[in-house]
Amino acid sequence: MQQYLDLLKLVKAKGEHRSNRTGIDTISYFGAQSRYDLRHGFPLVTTKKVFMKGITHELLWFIAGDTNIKYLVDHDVKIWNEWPYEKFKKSSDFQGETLAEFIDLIKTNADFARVHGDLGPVYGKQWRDFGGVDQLKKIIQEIKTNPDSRRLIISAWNPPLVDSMALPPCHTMFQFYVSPDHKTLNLQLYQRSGDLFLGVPFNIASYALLLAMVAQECNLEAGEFIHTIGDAHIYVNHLEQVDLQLTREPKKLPTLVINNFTSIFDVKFEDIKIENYDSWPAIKGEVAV
Ligand SMILES: Nc1nc(=O)c2c([nH]1)NC[C@@H]1CN(c3ccc(C(=O)N[C@@H](CCC(=O)O)C(=O)O)cc3)CN21
Ligand SMILES: O=c1ccn([C@H]2C[C@H](O)[C@@H](COP(=O)(O)O)O2)c(=O)[nH]1
Repeated sequence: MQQYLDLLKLVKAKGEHRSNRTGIDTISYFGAQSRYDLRHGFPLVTTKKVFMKGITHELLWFIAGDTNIKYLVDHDVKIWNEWPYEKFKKSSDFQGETLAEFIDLIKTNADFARVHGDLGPVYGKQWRDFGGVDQLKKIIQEIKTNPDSRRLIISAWNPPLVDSMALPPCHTMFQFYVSPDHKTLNLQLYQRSGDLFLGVPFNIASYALLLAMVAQECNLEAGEFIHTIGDAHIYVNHLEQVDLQLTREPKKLPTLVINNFTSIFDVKFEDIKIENYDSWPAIKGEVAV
C-alpha cells in the first residue's frame, strides 16, 4: 500500500518537531490526504502485520452502539484498555490494581465492568444516539432513497459531551458520496489527529470495512476511501519502526469477503474474512497514553 508509505514519507520530510499532552513528542504535519480504491484490494497495510481481528471487533462494537470495553476485553482486543484504567486510577475504588488486574476484574466482575469499563459517550454512542438521532440508520436510509444528497454526514464530535469522553474522538466525521451513475459508494473521513504508526493503519482498515458494509447494505459497489488527517504525526519513539517499514516493499493487497450478509446491523464477526493477506512481520511500538 504505497499511499501509506507516501504519507509516512511526507510527514518525515515536511513535519515539524512538536510537543503534546502525552509527553512523547511527535513529528507533525498538518493536513494530509490519501485515497484508497477498494476496487484495487482491501487497504490493509502490508509492510507490517496489522491486527485485523481487533479492527473488526472494534468496528462491530461501534456499530452496536457500545461504549464499554467489556466486549473488546472478552474478545481479547486490548487496544482501548489503557483509557478506562487511567480513569479508574483517579476513582475512589482504586486500590493500587495493576492494568492486568484491572482487566481481569472487567472480565470476571460484571458490576465492576459496568462502572469502570465505560469510556463515556464515545463513537458507538454518537453514531447510534447523538442526542436521540441514530445517525447510522438515518444516513443509510438517505443513501438508499436520496443518493444525490450532499448531506450524507455522520459526526462523532459532540461538543457538549467531548469532555465526558475518555478520549475525544480522533475520527471525528465522515461523509458518503454516491457516484453520479448511482453505482458506487465513496467515503471521506476527517480525522483530527492521527498516530501514523499505530492508529492510522487501524483507522484505514476500519473505515474501508465500514464503507464495504454500507455499500453492501445499499446494493452499491464500494469505491474510494478518502482519508483526510488534520494533525498527522509520528511519535519520536516510532521513528525506527517507521524507517524499517520504509525499507520494505509493499505486497499485493488482500481481499475482503463478507458471508451471509443480511444487514450491517446483523453482521457477525465470523462472517468477515480477509483473504490472501500476505504481510511483512509485525513491528512492536509503545502507545502514548
Ligand atoms: N497514542 C495513541 N495512538 C493511537 O493510535 C490511539 C490512542 N492513542 N488512543 C486511542 C486509540 C487506541 N488505538 C490503538 C491503541 C493501541 C494499538 C496497538 O498497540 N497496536 C499494536 C498491537 C495491537 C495488538 O496486537 O494488540 C499494533 O502493532 O498495531 C493500536 C491502536 C488507536 N488510538
Ligand atoms: O482512532 C484513533 C484514535 C487515536 N489516535 C491517536 C492520535 C493521537 O496520537 C492520540 C490521541 O491524542 P489527542 O491528544 O487526543 O490527539 O491517538 C489515532 O491515530 N486513531
